[in-house]
Amino acid sequence: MILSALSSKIEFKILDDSAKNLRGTLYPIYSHKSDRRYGRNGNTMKIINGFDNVSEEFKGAVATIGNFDGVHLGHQQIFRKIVQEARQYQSKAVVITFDPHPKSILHPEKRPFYLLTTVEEKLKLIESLEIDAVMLIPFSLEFSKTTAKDFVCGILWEQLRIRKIFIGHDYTFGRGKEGSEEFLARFGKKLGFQVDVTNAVKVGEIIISSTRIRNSICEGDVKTAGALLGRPYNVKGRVTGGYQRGTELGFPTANLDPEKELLPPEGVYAVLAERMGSRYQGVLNIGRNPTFDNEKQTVELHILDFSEDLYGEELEIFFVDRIREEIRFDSPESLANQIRQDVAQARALLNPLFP
Ligand SMILES: Cc1cc2nc3c(=O)[nH]c(=O)nc-3n(C[C@H](O)[C@H](O)[C@H](O)COP(=O)(O)O)c2cc1C
Ligand SMILES: Nc1ncnc2c1ncn2[C@@H]1O[C@H](COP(=O)(O)OP(=O)(O)O)[C@@H](O)[C@H]1O
Repeated sequence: MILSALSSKIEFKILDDSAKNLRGTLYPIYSHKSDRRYGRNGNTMKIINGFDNVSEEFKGAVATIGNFDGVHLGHQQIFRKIVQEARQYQSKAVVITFDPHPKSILHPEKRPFYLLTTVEEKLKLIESLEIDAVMLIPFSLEFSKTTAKDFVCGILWEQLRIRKIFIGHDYTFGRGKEGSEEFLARFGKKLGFQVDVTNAVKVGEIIISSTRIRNSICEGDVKTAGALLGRPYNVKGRVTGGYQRGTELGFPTANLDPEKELLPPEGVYAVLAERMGSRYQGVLNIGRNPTFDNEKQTVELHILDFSEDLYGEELEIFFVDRIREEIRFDSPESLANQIRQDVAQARALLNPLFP
């Protein structure tokens, strides 16, 4: 199964099968024109900032708790479960999550720790999965001292009066990570809520996790990252000026200033670019242009079959596959020849997936 699952065609079929009704809304890329109206029937997801004074409408919630960086296929499965369960009992599906990411507060020495999704992206993705509310808890050193018991009694029970909580197979919470499946089950029995643990979701033989996806991206394996995320890894960036050589080469490039720090390693990639609601195929180079001895690393996008001015615009890049390493060429002509081949390869990779 693994090879077929990771082959590019089937990889997106996985998304089709597991998230049929999400096409077009899971992420803008799946509709040609992006549809940024999220939520059901015009109802938008509510953000509960902090954990005090939760309004009556969310009492009796079916909830889940986690960091959910990336909102990958494993997270999506938990979200689908809570939505299904909440609809069945006419209660609300609530996701409890933290900002900033606890690791960045608890282990700042382990920097660089780069996230797959910004908090805005995370909220948008969660909303597209029809969740009713996100409780966004500001994570601080002080909050990290909350005991698992206080968390369960004060937030899950007093504030949300949960009907049921779903957690992932390896989730722990509260001071010293004492909050576990057993811990929740014990309190659930006492207080009157149920606990459900979702087994590890796999793609082929790979157990999906945010760490695994981050590692794939760092290795340049954006294809596996996409298979585990359920969509290609994305980065937004504003177009800045370069050295004005691209047009001369026959391949003008939009130099991007990426919003996120997590980028694949230097090299050439087949990408999609979204600009003002429309999607384009492209080739993207991350590197130092050794042919021209640049010092600074640049991220440059050449959009196929396109010739408008992009300066100052914001583009969103979706990394679909890696093509090759960046290399030094003897002349601009040989570089241009290679880029021509890169473009052909990108078309062959992208056409079947995103015609
Ligand atoms: C698809 C693609 C592949 C590239 N590959 C290389 C490469 O292997 N080696 C290199 O020196 N530059 C490479 N470049 C970068 C070009 O040198 C660069 O686009 C050109 O110098 C224009 O730079 P400018 O936009 O700053 O003017 C590549 C660019 C693109 C779009
Ligand atoms: N197909 C295209 N892909 C990317 N940028 C393009 C394309 N066509 C035109 N452009 C425009 O050309 C500019 C890049 O030209 P280029 O000669 O490479 O100069 P720069 O050094 O500023 O990147 C881009 O910023 C964009 O405004």
